[in-house]
Amino acid sequence: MLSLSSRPALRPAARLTRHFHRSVGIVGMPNVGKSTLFNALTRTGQAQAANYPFCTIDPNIARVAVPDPRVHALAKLEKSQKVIETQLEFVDIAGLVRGASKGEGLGNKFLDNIRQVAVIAHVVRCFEDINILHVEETVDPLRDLDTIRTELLLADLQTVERRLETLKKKKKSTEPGLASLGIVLDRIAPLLEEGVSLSNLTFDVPEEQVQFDRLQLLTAKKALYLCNVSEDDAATGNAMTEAVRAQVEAEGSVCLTVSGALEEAAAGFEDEESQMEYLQCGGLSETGLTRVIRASQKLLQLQSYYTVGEKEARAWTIRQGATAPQAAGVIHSDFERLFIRAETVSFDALMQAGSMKAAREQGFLRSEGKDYVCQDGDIFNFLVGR
Ligand SMILES: Nc1ncnc2c1ncn2[C@@H]1O[C@H](COP(=O)(O)OP(=O)(O)OP(=O)(O)O)[C@@H](O)[C@H]1O
Ligand SMILES: [Mg+2]
Repeated sequence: MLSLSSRPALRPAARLTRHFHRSVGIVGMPNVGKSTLFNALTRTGQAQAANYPFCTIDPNIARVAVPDPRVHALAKLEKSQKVIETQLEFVDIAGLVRGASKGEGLGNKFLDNIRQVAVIAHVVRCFEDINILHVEETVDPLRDLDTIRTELLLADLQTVERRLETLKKKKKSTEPGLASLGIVLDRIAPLLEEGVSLSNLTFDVPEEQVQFDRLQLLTAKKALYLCNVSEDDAATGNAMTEAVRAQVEAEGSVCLTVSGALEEAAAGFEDEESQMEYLQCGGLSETGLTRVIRASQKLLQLQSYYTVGEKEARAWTIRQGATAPQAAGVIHSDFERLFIRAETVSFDALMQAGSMKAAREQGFLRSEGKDYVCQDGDIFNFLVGR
């Protein structure tokens, strides 16, 4: 068995919350390759983000640029001096063991770290190597998945039971929201007791949905599964990845095969070209990072809009369905309140026109008000004022 006591404590979770809606937490059993993947992925991210200072906030947290050919095309078109891609935050969470919800291993501390992220990337070990210890002694990804999910379920059950207790004590309180919270807790407690994860649960009453979201339950989070395979299996996967894929895809989740070993070796090359050559030798056409980012963005239901000028071309991230003022609010929180209108053109129309000036002359630029729902790839100029 591995000793878990000497592992470094994780940083306080408070600083994660700013980017909560754009963070991916790497979760799994101890020693399955989480840190290897985290390091490799965020290092290839560093090479890709040549024009953006790589931001390591902590060894356990890193931001990587979201690869985006559109922002580069815009910069080329308008001869912008700088390109700024949008970023996604990765958090390397320490290993979870059986009994974590009861304090085993580093216990609840990990679970709290997981609470802070928007997407859980479950790493499951799908490589054999007698030199690499497994805390359960054998390599069995389905068993590992079951262990992790059980711990997340038990942690949620504890949260719900605690909240039900507090609610009982506040029986006579007129505090707003308590009635909705009660309805939510009564609905989810039996589900958790039956071992049902809450990932597909929604509430028709908006106030109940708000209360449910506030609980930040672990099994309600979007999840994707990363099967960590040996370098040889990077392109093809293996029987273990197939078993994991069959199980998680049946639940409607996304499963990717990545090789920590291959990604780590590729990340060892300084430049992107050599990284790609190495990956191609392993039968891959893109980095694991690109695939993980794409899957995460999709799960998070995010989309991009752009601002472009002589100084910089920049990509911004918003939720699908965001309005123009909400998009402006991403640049500066005051802009949402001070929004007057937006001048906008789609990426395709701008490319067709050949420049902002030409787009304006040809009437491609539209003026949109407060109710405009942003489309993926909009280029914006916001008019704000008091
Ligand atoms: N795809 C792979 N093939 C072979 N070995 C791998 C692979 N991925 C990771 N390893 C090896 O497995 C060991 C454990 O990796 P790592 O430290 O990344 O695990 P971890 O999940 O972060 O562990 P912990 O929970 O202890 O933080 C390392 O020796 C690493 O080199
Ligand atoms: Mg680790």
